[in-house]
Amino acid sequence: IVCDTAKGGRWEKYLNKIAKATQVYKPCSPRNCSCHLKVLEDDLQLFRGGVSEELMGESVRRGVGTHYQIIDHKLYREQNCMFPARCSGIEHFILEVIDKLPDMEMVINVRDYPQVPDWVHPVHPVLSFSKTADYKDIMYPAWTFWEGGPAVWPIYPTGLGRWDLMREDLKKSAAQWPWKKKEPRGFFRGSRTSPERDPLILLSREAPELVDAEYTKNQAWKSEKDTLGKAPAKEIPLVDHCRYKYLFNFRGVAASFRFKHLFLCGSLVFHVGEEWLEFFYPQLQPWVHYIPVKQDLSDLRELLQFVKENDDISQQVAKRGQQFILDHLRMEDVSCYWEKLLTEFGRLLKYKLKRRAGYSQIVHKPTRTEL
Ligand SMILES: O=c1ccn([C@@H]2O[C@H](COP(=O)(O)OP(=O)(O)O[C@H]3O[C@H](CO)[C@@H](O)[C@H](O)[C@H]3O)[C@@H](O)[C@H]2O)c(=O)[nH]1
Repeated sequence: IVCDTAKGGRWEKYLNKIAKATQVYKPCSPRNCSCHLKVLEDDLQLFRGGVSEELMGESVRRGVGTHYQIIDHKLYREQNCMFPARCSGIEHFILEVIDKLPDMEMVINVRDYPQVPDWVHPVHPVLSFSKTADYKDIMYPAWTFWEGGPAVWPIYPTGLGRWDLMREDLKKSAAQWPWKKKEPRGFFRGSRTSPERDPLILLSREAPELVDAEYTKNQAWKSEKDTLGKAPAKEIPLVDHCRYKYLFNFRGVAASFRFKHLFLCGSLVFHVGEEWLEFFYPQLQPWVHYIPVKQDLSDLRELLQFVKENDDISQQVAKRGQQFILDHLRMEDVSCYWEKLLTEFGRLLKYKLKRRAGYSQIVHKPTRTEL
């Protein structure tokens, strides 16, 4: 990276971070979702001695997730699923690869929040879509890659899903909004699932020329208190986020599904806080693929100024982020991760599986497009 010396002085700190991070970054191979496999290895590390029948039995008894069994390439589930659309989103991926899977069973948490804090022993094997370093859950690709994501009225009335179709829509929108045409402002729309988002909304009220950020309603909305003292804003579909140069991602209850979408706009992603993860986050690197922002947003004004004054370098970061998601978070990478995860996890079970009574067999449901 060649930096202009006049600007170099003021922005050296950030320019160096970008230069260093891009220098050490090793792009990974797009073959067989190998890019993400280190995450799987790390998550399963704790169980490398094997999972006993008692330990699994306790995971099931704790009721922190939905219990699934795979026997003779058939999928069975306990009757209850707290969020049927989420279970359905997960089952889509399991059924895709079921012919390759061994007999096995697992507990899949379909709540937002992880369930295995690291201070509780023994550590129970539970699959969750998101966690922080304080949790020992095993991460799986969230249901929303297929279906069961948050229903946002009127833009996603049946719930955010179908990552395959979303990718195509976002690619089209990115083509309509090339870097030079994008408005050089920050943009955020979403609900107040975490007050960590408040400083951005407040900055937008104070300096709308820098950021356009507003709270929308979610299903839990009761009063204007839930939108920080103002009426809820109109919902804006993710494809329409592409007209802005700088897009914000925050944790919500756990990680937010929006992260992956933002990159495909070809806009520069500002990722606030590093704590909350999904399975593909660790391969995305700060300063290489996105701009990291402190959780309290104390460095945000400065960062916005930096990216505006270093437009070409910012565009390069945006491009690398976009390319990463295009190359390494395809639907086939998601399916591949599911397959590897279940195959590896299945190998850890040290006992002969017994089919539980009263469970239903889950069969492939045709999608709307297949009907
Ligand atoms: O005007 C809007 C409002 C929302 N969204 C999208 O809708 C989704 C939901 O947004 P938001 O209401 O802000 O919820 P999040 O905090 O992103 O997600 C919550 O909901 C998820 C699943 O229900 C959980 O997994 C998260 O942890 C939880 O924080 C996100 O992808 C947004 O990008 C838009 O595209 N435009």
